[in-house]
Amino acid sequence: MNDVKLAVLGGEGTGKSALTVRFLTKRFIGEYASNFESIYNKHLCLERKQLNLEIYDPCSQTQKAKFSLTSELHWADGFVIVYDISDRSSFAFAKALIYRIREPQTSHCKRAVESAMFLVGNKRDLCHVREVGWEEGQKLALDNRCQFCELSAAEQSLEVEMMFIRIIKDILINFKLKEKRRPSGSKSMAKLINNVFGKRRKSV
Ligand SMILES: Nc1nc2c(ncn2[C@@H]2O[C@H](COP(=O)(O)OP(=O)(O)OP(=O)(O)O)[C@@H](O)[C@H]2O)c(=O)[nH]1
Repeated sequence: MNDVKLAVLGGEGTGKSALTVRFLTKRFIGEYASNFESIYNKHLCLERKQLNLEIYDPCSQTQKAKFSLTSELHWADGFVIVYDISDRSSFAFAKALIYRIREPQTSHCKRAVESAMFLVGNKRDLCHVREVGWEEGQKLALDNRCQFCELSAAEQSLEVEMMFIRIIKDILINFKLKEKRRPSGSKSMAKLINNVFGKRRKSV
């Protein structure tokens, strides 16, 4: 069974819990306790693989206090970064999070391949009070190798589900890439022997 760890990050009140709960229960509840962080568990079967999915939904207060994100970066296999299309400051926050995740020191730490990331412009039902254009979200995502969509946790159950499925699939692709890059024990030993004795033979 594969363990897939996903962190849902973003500014305060952008709808991180709404998206997570929508995906897990197909329901939109409206108000969520926001003073504690949660890790949700779900068993999934995707592409004939059994998965144990863990979704981390932080408490915004603690997230602000520890913007370094060090533990999340080590823990998560992928990130959903959420902003609210009707709140420009939440877009700036999402941008800062993306830069933090993509910055070279971070990418190098423990990661054989780049983390999967999905930028989500939530609250599309509020597009009459939109402050962030679709193109801006799309550009930020393209520039930073993220997937991108706008949706509404309040109104679009299927779109929310598809977004989570897409990032989980990206994470599974990364798992396969990591597996390929890791040389098997016997191959690396053969390479070592070849390097040592092959070179000696040449110099005789
Ligand atoms: N109109 C609209 N409101 C939404 C949507 N998603 C979430 N909300 C509302 O936005 C508010 C914040 O939603 P939460 O899911 O608690 O957001 P959060 O990012 O988890 O919040 P914190 O943990 O406090 O940062 C709530 O009042 C939700 O009902 C949406 O798609 N459309």
